[in-house]
Amino acid sequence: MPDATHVVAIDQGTTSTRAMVFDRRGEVVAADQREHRQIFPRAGWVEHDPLEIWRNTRAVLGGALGKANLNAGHVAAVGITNQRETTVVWDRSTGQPIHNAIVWQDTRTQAICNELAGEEGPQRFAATTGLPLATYFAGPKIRWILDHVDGARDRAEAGQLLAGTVDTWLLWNLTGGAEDGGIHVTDVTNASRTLLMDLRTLTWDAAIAAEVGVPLRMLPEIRSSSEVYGTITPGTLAGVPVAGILGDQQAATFGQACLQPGMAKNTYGTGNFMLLNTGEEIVTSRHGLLTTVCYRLGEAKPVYALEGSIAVTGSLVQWLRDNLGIIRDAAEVETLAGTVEDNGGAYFVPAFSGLFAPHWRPDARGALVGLTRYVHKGHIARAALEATAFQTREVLDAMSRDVSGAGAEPFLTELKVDGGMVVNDTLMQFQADLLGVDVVRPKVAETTALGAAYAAGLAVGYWSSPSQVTANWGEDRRWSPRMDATERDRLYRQWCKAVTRTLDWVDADTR
Ligand SMILES: Nc1ncnc2c1ncn2[C@@H]1O[C@H](COP(=O)(O)OP(=O)(O)O)[C@@H](O)[C@H]1O
Ligand SMILES: O=P(O)(O)OC[C@H](O)CO
Repeated sequence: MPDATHVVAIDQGTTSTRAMVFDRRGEVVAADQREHRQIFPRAGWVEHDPLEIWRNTRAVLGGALGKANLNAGHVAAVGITNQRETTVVWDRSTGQPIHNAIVWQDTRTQAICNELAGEEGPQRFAATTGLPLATYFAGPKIRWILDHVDGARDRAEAGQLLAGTVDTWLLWNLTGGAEDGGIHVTDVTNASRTLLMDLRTLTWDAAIAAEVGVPLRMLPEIRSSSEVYGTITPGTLAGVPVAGILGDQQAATFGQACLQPGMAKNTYGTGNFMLLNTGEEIVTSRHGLLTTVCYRLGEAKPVYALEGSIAVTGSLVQWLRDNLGIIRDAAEVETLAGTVEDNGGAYFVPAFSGLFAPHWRPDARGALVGLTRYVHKGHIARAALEATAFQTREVLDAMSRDVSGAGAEPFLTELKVDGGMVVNDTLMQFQADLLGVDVVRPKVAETTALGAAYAAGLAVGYWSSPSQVTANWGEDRRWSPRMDATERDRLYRQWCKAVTRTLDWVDADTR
């Protein structure tokens, strides 16, 4: 496309869908965003409506293009980035999902995971997939849908049903869906979150898929993160190639220009996700981190990452707003936390989906501990913000031990951050204090969408080399540690004690 001046990214996140238009310098020209419903049918269950997500995707694409005053002819390529693990199963001939999407935070597959773990334990498939058997991942979610929707398993085995993560669902619809031969493809980063992919061969592992109970024929083809997958058929962007797909945390890693081994970023959204680029090496964690594919550009060798995934960070702020009503919007948590000097002795461990990295304890549930009559809502707001920083410290400690050995100091001299929570100055300062390293926010905070835009733009020659990603990265703000080491250690020690209070909560008959 000779006149193509821009690249568009679709960022389909846990709480909202965004479309962003980028120029060659990697700057945002226009954006549009829509939230979708969070559906909580029971304690521990979280669903999204895949059709609502598809409608919102079309709407924000039209919205962003309109705001930028561009049309399809101006767009060199579209990249997709998405909330990972969230699973959709749909009928290939009607395009209708047979169940709501089961979201990554959902814990309903615990019994399936326990059964699969058997006597070997949750690490049973870890050597192949890089992942522990946990409710977080997509494979057992597909199995649950096939077990619970009437006739689904037979239809899946007969080739009538398709499965995929959200990237796959959107790509299939963008490229024609049921009516026009939608393309059924995923990328290596999303596939590496299913518990079904072999990290070395980058193919589905037939034996594991059979054990988990997922027919191979319903799974998408696994491709690289940066190549032309197909062309958009309906709507505003008809004719434009979709040329990049990355799970959102991998996209943020790419957008933050963490392109060399040893570089890491931490994203603060619904949950928190720290990824460390380990290059071509598949590093196995001994301290509760995941091994995942970071990206693969076309035919190049895949790049891997170690990941510390935290289920609940920004969603705790939403919970204060929606479930307790002590703030009216997310930004107000900072104002409320600012009414107190410190946490007043209160620690909030938001184990709403059990605890993810580095604990992987599905039996944990949330706890607010250290309460006295002194504690008021200001302290609770403060404790909620601190919870994000404490959980990040746990993950960075695990990463430091994996990289440098036991008792290691943080292996990073600074941490690149992004995501919806990094506008919160109180949190960022406390984070730097608690880690003892600088925390750095880039000029383009929309690193997730940017990473997907780069993957797509590189595939079609809009950008010529990943070095342009590095050249475009610029620092916006830096927070340096101010707290003395004794206070840092005291706070963290109390936090670790608070975590122990959440464990062993769920029994077989807990509702
Ligand atoms: N000023 C703020 N302080 C703390 N948390 C915030 C603030 N603004 C937004 N958030 C939190 O950030 C999250 C949204 O971040 P975002 O990166 O858009 O999430 P996602 O990609 O997971 O949908 C929400 O959970 C919200 O509660
Ligand atoms: O949608 P986000 O930004 O909360 O990211 C969710 C993660 O991809 C879940 O693994």
